[in-house]
Amino acid sequence: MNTRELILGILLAVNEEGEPSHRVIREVLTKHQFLPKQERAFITRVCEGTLEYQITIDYILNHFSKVKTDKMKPVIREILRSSVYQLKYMDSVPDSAVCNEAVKLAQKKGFYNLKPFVNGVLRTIAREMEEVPYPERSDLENHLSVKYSMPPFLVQKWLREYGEEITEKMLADFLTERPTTVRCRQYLTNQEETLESIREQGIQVSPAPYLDYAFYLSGYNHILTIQAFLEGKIQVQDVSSMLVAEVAAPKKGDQILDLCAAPGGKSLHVADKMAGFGMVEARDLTEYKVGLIQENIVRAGTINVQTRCMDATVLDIDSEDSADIVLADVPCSGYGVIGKKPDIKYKVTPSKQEEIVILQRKILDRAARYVKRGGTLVYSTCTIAKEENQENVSWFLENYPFEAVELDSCLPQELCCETTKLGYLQLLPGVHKTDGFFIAKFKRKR
Ligand SMILES: C[S@@+](CC[C@H](N)C(=O)[O-])C[C@H]1O[C@@H](n2cnc3c(N)ncnc32)[C@H](O)[C@@H]1O
Repeated sequence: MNTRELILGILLAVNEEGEPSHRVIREVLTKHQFLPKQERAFITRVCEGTLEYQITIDYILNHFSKVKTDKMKPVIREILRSSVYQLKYMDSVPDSAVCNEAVKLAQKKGFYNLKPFVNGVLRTIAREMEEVPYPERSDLENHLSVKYSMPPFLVQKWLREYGEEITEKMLADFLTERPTTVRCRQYLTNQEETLESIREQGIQVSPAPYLDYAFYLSGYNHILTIQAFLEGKIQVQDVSSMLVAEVAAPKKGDQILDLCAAPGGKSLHVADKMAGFGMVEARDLTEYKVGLIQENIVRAGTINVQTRCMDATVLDIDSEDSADIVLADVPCSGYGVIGKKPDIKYKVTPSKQEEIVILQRKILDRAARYVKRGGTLVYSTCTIAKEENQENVSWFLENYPFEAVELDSCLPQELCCETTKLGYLQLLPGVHKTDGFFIAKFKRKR
């Protein structure tokens, strides 16, 4: 199989079979480890880029093709999409090569009779692409949808919730490239030595915003080639996620329950903050997910985290009134991380949005019961949807014996604002220098 065939396979798996793109790309690259670094980078870039810009690309294709993308054969649709991505967003491949490779691949996949169609559409696009009129700005929802490749349903929702300026900042930010962010472990490691060992491997390290133990890494091939990672001295984690442990502010010896813990980022972080004391019980829904937490515990050599496979929606009577801190880092729509996982935006619907809120409230209901009197509950999501965030906070405070806890004493000064005094923080991509993320802190009153 050549590179373009692998790209086609990945796009079909994501768009036709609903597989998550990051997982399919990782599996294909692992299976084809022999591929040179440059080809691996090409596959990743074209797949991620094609998915990220799919709405814009389809708009261009539909402008030039009589057969609209939703009526095309899936193989042809994906060949055309990935080719338009290369024509519009990449300089490294000459236009003629993009067209020739697409025609060859269509033939190889048995679409001999569609060769002229593929050739004609792509060569026209290569010539006339810049002349395609986008929807007028007066039609704001469609204009932003095509310009930033975002489903109109989401653009409309954010325009309603955040207004034009913030929505456009977020849309632009989702399309920017992001470096890997890591948490440099503070417990049992020396940060300077860790950073030095990373630099010695020829990897670029720069400080990430807000926390002095957060860093950006770039210029490496695979995380598993970084010695500091293999030794558990760094964890891949966005700064927004690191803030959960800051907000939780555990004391040495606390009993902590993390109800939705896989792959274990926040569990390991709060465990480190307790410097080997206390205990974190890290739970997740399936054995597979619990295995991911276990892998991270072993890699970090952490002794104060134990795992358990458990459904957070099912009441666990034995855990009632038992925890100093409960972390509810619940499953969510994931809009805050669309920049990293672009296929999220194509999978959402208004009804899925309602279902997720019901699940979150069920988990919150159970979580509330596990907190000791005077103990802490930290609720978090990686989304920017108000119904999953602010509205869940209001619902929780109205129905449970908890009070909101101000966050200002736990957060970096730059993040303190009106809402952090009321017990919650909404981070917005493009406004803050993190993923979109939400954190709320509550204290049990009685
Ligand atoms: C946002 S992720 C958690 C990330 C994790 N806290 C970390 O920091 O690495 C949400 C997790 O919830 C888990 N989950 C989904 N439904 C669940 C349920 N009913 N019970 C427990 N965990 C669940 C998912 O498997 C997923 O791992």
